[in-house]
This record gives sequence, C-alpha cells and structure tokens, in this order.
Amino acid sequence: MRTSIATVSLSGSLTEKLTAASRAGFHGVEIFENDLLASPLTPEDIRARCADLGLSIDLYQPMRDIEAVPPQEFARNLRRARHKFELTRRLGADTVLVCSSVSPLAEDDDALAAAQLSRLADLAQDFGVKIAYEALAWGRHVNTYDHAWRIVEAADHPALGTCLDSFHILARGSDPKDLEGIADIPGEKIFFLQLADAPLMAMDVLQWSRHYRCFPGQGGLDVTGLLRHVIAAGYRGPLSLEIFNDVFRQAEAGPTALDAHRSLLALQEAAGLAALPAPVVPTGTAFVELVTTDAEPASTLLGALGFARTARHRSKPVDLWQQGEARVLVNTGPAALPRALGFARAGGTPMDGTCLAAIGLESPDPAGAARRAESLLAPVLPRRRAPEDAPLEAVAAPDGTELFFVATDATGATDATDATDNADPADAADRPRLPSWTADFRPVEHTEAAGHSYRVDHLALTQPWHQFDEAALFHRSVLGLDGRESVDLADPYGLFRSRAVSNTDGSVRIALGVGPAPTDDVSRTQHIALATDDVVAAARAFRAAGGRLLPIPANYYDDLAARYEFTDGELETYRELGILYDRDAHGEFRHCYTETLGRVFFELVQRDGGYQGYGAQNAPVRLAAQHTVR
Ligand SMILES: O=C(O)c1ccc(O)c(O)c1
Ligand SMILES: [Mg+2]
Repeated sequence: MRTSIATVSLSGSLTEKLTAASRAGFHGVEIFENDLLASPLTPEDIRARCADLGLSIDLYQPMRDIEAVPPQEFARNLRRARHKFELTRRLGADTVLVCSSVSPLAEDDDALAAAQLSRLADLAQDFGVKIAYEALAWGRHVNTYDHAWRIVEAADHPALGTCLDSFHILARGSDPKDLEGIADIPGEKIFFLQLADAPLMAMDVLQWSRHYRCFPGQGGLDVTGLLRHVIAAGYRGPLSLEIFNDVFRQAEAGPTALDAHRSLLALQEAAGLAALPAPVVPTGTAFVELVTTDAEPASTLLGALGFARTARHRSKPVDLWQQGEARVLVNTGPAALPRALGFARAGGTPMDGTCLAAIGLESPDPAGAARRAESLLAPVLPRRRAPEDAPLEAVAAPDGTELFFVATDATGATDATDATDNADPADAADRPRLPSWTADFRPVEHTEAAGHSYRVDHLALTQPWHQFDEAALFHRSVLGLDGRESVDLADPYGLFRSRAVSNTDGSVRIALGVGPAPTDDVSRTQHIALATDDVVAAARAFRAAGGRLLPIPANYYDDLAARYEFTDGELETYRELGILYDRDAHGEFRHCYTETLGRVFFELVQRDGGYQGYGAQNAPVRLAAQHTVR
C-alpha cells in the first residue's frame, strides 16, 4: 500500500523533513500546519518541492475546534476554514483533517455537530477538498472513533469522511470487541488512516499522545490488529505515520525516516498485506570483532581470559582469538581508525578507540538473511574485501554495528583446505557449500587454552540515546529475534534502560541499552558476556593470569546475605572475587566483570537451571562500580 508520514514526526525544517521522507521511500506526506507556517516556501513552492521529490501531499492538518458551537462562533470558524481550504488547494492536497473539538464552547449535540460539519464540507467542496473528521482521545464530547463515525454518517456529505488514528483508538484501552465496529464503516468513508504505537504507560492521554508516540512495533499497542479491521472495512488509502515524540523531534531526520519506513514494512507484513523474504533467525554467535588502534591491551586482556591467538587474516591486520566456542577478532586495520574516531566524536569526548564493531551471526542461510535485511531497508555493507576472500553478507544495525551473516564450517577449521563439510554426505548434498569465513584466516602457532571453556552468552550494546526503540525493532524485524520487556534501572547518574532480544534457544542474546547522557563514557560501553560452567574457577584463573576484576562494594554482599541463603564460604568467595548473584523463577545467575578497554569490557557468567535474565537487578551496582573505577 502507499505509505505516508506526517511532517510532525521528523525533525528539522520542512524541506529537511520532505527530503528525509522521500529518501526513505515514502510515497507521500501529511503537512502539519506548524511546519508550513515556519517555512519560507510558498504553498506553491512546497507543492513543487514535493513533486520533485516524488511525494504526494496526502493531508493538510489540523483544523481544530470547529463543530457543535453557537452560530456566531461557527460563522467565525467558517471564515478560518476558508483560508485553510484555499491553502490546501494551493498545496495541491485534497484532504484536510478536522479533529474533534476540545473547546468549552462545544455542545454535546451530535445533530448540531453533523449539521455544521456538513456546512463545512459544502465550503470545502468549493475548493475541491474533502474533510476527514478525527476523534481525539481527549475530545470534549467526541472522543471515540465510532462517535466520530456516527456524526459523519448522520451528516451524509460526499466531502465528509472520517480519519482513524490508531493511537486515539487504542490508547483508550478499549475492549478488542469495540474495534469490530471499524469493519462496518464503509471503506470509502474512511478518508484517512494514521498509525502510531506507544509504550504502555499509565498517564494522561494527551501527554502520552503528544510526547511518547512511537513507530508501530516499538510500543505496546496492537496496531496490527487495528490495521486488519481497517483493511476489512475496505480502506485502500495511504498508511500514514503520525508520531509525536520528543526524541524523534531532536534526532536526525534521515535515519528516523528510514526506521519509520521499516516499521511500516514490518507492519504490512504482520497484517498480511505484503510478503517480505522470510526472517532467517541466527543460530549462534560466530564471532565478535573488536577494532582498536593498539592491539596490545586487547591481547593482554584476552590472554588473561584464557583466549589463544589461533589465526591471522591472510591479507589484513586481524587476529582471531579463541577460547572454547568463543571467538574474538581483533582488528587494527585502517577500518579501525574511523570507527574509533566516530565513536569518540559521537560522545564528544576523546577516548581509547577500542570498540565492538562487528558481530558474526551464525546463519542457516546467510544470503537469505541478507535479503531479509535489505528488504527492511538495512544498509547492506560493501564487501571491501580482497578477491580471494570468502564472500560475506553484512548489514549495518542502527548504531553502526556491522552484522555479518556467516556459516562457520562444521569443523571450525581455520584453514581453507580443511573447510570441508564433514556432516552426513546425503545432508551435505542438498546444501550449497558455503566457503567459511574461517577460510580467510591462516592458523598461527599457539598453545591450546587450558581449563574452563567459554561460549558467548550475550552481547550488551549501548545504543545512541535516540535510537533505542529503533534498535529493538530492527533486531526483532530484521533478525527475527524475540524481544523482552524493557527494564529501567537507576544508574547513579541517571536512568539506564535495557531491552534484550534473543532467539528461542537463547544461543543468540543481545541486550540493547541506552544510558542517561550521550557523553557519559560508562553508559556508552559495550560488553561481551562469556558463559562458563564454573564462574568461580574462571574468575580465579583470570586473576591468576594478571587480569583485574571489577571490585564490588561490601554493602552489596551484606545485602545479598540477608536476601538469600548460601552454602558455607560461598558468599565469601563472591565477595573476594566481585561475583554478583541473581535468581529468577527458573534458576540462578552468577557473574563478574573485567576492567574496561575503550568502550569494551567482558563479563563472565554462569547460568544454572534455565535462568532467563541478564542480572539486570545488579546493573546499578555494576554501573556505580565502573564510575568509581573511572
Ligand atoms: O495532539 C493533537 O492535537 C493532534 C492533532 C492532530 C492529530 O491528528 C492528532 O492525532 C493529534
Ligand atoms: Mg491523528
């Protein structure tokens, strides 16, 4: 279906908004009055600019406080309306939105509202425009979609229809049964459809609407269900996003528009209106890539964690470090510098450039995963590789993290000649042979890591402050991961919010976070959590190898002792090593943290009995401890 976006949803000047909407692939826009008033362009200029950008102007809005008022007041309203209809005509738009009155002058009189809206529609017709009447959830007398529709139906005017707005309808928390009436509205009388989601919050509905709306799929409203009803009614007009959101108002328009359009594509797929390449859910974390300008500190830290440098890239300064099933690439190539500088710039503070730049996701179908990502507007990354290198499918996540879709050869071999599929031959015959990324690496002499063994448990990636919701939607829609509830934590210097996404068996878990301030180094960290069966042994081995664990205050352990029962000496061990403890309905979690390099630190975790979480309870203690170390 045609897609549209209200200019109020994007930041910047009107022309910046229009350019961003066009670049992101929208077909049309709703022009918001304030954007027009603030623009130096004439309505004719705006019309021409939109035409150049390939955008239709689907709606001009809003007109307020028009209907069900005493005659003298209505006469004044008609005078105002005449000016707006003239403007709409000059814009080349054909529909004007009228929202239900909030005026104390408005009377609770449907017949009067219908008669005056009909009179307004007569006037609109003279200018070749139509009126879409929308119930604001806080309208004085008209605040439900069916009430607005009854008035439109009673007016029975060809230039008067209704505008449905998912926020106003769903925010009232109505019974799903109340939505069934939507399908009974004749489709051609639904003149416009505005779509917005919102996080579930208990607050005044006007404040909620004006500050917290978000793109469909980012909040907790059933926008998909509502869309199905509207389609069942026969509506075939544009799907238009109308998002009032304080964060988007400040964020760059280009990326916001792209995320906005992605949300509409995913919504159409969910409502059965469009088919996209199916999601290919990743089945594991093949590798994590760190970029740094100096490999020494990272090598020392990895060495203390028991990783061995097992291979080196054939043509680039990239080392492969392995410990059990965990693989970390350390890249000191020219790509590292701009990344490191980019992060430093984003935060406004110069810092050690070590950062987590890429994730290799194990994929049963890397090409399919890349097609899915591309169809949802994820930037596909140039391969920037030597001709002899294995082809890699990669896309960029909203925060710039590169996601590689890979199929590591079954042997985990690090030599091209070993990269054979040693599975059942019948099985191998049906599957295309994919050269493994490991074929690009040459083994180097090393001593095998001893003792405990690791695999990647989860990755925790702090998002730029304005991209938290987008990141969650991206990881769910593009990668097919499931989202958990977002958790708010009191960081000693503000609020830290976290939301995890994972695959079904938990072999891929990513915790997306957002910190209180964009310039706060501690809250901009990224961490790699390594799972072990014995975190105490792993912590001791790390220390014995010269590693430094994050010290945790004694008060934390005194509190733990009061909350849980531990076996003799257990708590003392945790206290000594800085191991934190959590428990849920399924099992237990023990975890500790290494020192931080640039933006990156490691966490050692032991999950027992099917514990589902990430130790979020303990995050404030961890954040405070990291602030202290700084
Ligand atoms: O918040 C408002 O006033 C407002 C205006 C126009 C709309 O379409 C809407 O949904 C809300
Ligand atoms: Mg609206």
